[in-house]
Amino acid sequence: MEFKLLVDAGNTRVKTALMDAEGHLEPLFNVSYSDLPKQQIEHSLKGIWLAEVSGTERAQQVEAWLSQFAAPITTIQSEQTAFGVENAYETPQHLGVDRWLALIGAYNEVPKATLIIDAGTAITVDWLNAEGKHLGGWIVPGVDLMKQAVTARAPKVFSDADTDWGKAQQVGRSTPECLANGCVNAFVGVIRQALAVSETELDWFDFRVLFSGGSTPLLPADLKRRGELRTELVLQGLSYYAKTN
Ligand SMILES: Nc1ncnc2c1ncn2[C@@H]1O[C@H](COP(=O)(O)OP(=O)(O)O)[C@@H](O)[C@H]1O
Ligand SMILES: CC(C)(COP(=O)(O)O)[C@@H](O)C(=O)NCCC(=O)O
Ligand SMILES: [K+]
Repeated sequence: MEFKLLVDAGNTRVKTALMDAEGHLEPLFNVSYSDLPKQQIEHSLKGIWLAEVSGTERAQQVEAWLSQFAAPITTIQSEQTAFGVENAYETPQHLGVDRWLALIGAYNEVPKATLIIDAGTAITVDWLNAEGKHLGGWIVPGVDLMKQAVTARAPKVFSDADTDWGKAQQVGRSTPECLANGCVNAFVGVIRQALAVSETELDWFDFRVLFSGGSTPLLPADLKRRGELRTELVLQGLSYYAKTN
């Protein structure tokens, strides 16, 4: 059986899925760029659909890895409208293609008001209404970037390898703990504020909340319960493009 390969190349990690002839998705791997060359695919590929937000160097790493498959590559760009979704940007191509595809994935699954939070290198928040209109969003430094921003500018602030990623709802009692917990709680605060803005500014009361990205495990239980964990949302959006070809 021939498969289509879907690739979501973020700024930190590369996520992939295989799509079969019926359009079913099967997640394949989620790896760092340094582990990408080791990844093998046992199936023969009919085509490759690629969404990349990273810079030239990482894009070249992805393309070098993909070249072994000798399958045509379709690189997706953000558009003004597609698959029922309308981009809020005046310059639609400027919207990160990962954000664009997450909107398409969400809307085509359930056409309902939806708040999408993708917490990876950066934390992005996007508002999508029940008519498929993207209302706009936010871009915030991701948890790791927040920590790096402080240690890069404040010589007495340091991280250590023993401190975990940090804990929501907890204070710290050492420099690494204060930094880790502070940044995780800043991430949590962004989400609580996004929920508040949805209610107070948009009058949304019945809406879906979708979480994706590597930092979602850090969320406290009440927020995890409020939303759905959807790690494959960008790949799901990519599958709509792959199905039309
Ligand atoms: N086990 C973990 N616990 C908490 N955060 C993690 C964990 N592993 C990775 N992360 C965070 O997830 C980020 C990568 O998430 P990902 O969504 O793949 O990013 P991107 O799409 O930008 O490549 C890392 O920068 C790190 O902050
Ligand atoms: C905001 C992002 C860096 C998020 O990327 P990620 O954290 O998933 O690697 C990416 O969507 C991007 O480069 N966007 C372009 C600018 C914009 O969306 O307006
Ligand atoms: K993101």
